[in-house]
Amino acid sequence: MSTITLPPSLSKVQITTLPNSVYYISTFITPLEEEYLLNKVKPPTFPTTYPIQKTLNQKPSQITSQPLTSWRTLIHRRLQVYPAALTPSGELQKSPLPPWLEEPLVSRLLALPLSDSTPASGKNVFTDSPHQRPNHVLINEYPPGIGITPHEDGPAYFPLVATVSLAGHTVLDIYGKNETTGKREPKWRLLQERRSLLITTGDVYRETLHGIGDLERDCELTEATVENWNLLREETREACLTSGGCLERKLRISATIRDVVKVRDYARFVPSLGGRR
Ligand SMILES: O=C(O)CCC(=O)C(=O)O
Ligand SMILES: [Fe+2]
Repeated sequence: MSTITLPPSLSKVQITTLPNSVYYISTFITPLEEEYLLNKVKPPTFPTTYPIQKTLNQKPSQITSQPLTSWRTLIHRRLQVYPAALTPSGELQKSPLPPWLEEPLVSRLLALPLSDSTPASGKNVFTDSPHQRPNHVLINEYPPGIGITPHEDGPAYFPLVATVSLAGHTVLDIYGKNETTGKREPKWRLLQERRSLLITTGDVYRETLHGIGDLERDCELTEATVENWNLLREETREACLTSGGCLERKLRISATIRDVVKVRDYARFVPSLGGRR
């Protein structure tokens, strides 16, 4: 079984050419864990599987139990939201994340020390967030040729996003917020390998936009153009070098993990759900 070696602290994997603070871990999960997660988010292979499992009252294995509606189809992309979509005012209804997201993703994320100087205090990237842990995960699916328009993630979240890439790589383009003249070009590019973790926080979270081009292949992937080049897996750098700097996109699934600031515990207001009277 393959294992992974995580860095002793995030300070070792900070992308130092970017403003504070962006971290990249090329191998955050094993191939087996990647397969497990992909099976969890897949729609059922056979649409009949879900009702049959319900009838048998089995504890559903997530791969076959996703109701068809669990994927929301956007114009070009599909999306799943755990534990639930935010209300129009940006609130989350209190509810746990599914166990398959807690383990291995959330627990591993929380176990990563932020810096070498703070292992004793056990500080991690969520220590200063309102709930000291993530409470929300978006799963996005990107076929080759499909990206996401430059945007910022907005004030509903604590300003930190942890992104795990599954099945395929992508290139994240980061733009300055106030670049209005001429054709908008990314200020920085990050290559996100499959099984990697990217953590974006601080000034980059607050002061920039991020997007993914609608491309079937990413080109000009070199040490000079990719900010996290030195943190990539050796095999990925080799692949870029031998292919003239281009990588073909495959279907990619991402999990973006965040802490929603406003959480409402509806059970507290509804006595029949066990709340206060
Ligand atoms: O899929 C990604 O890596 C980025 C997704 C994203 O920017 C978002 O969900 O806000
Ligand atoms: Fe985003």
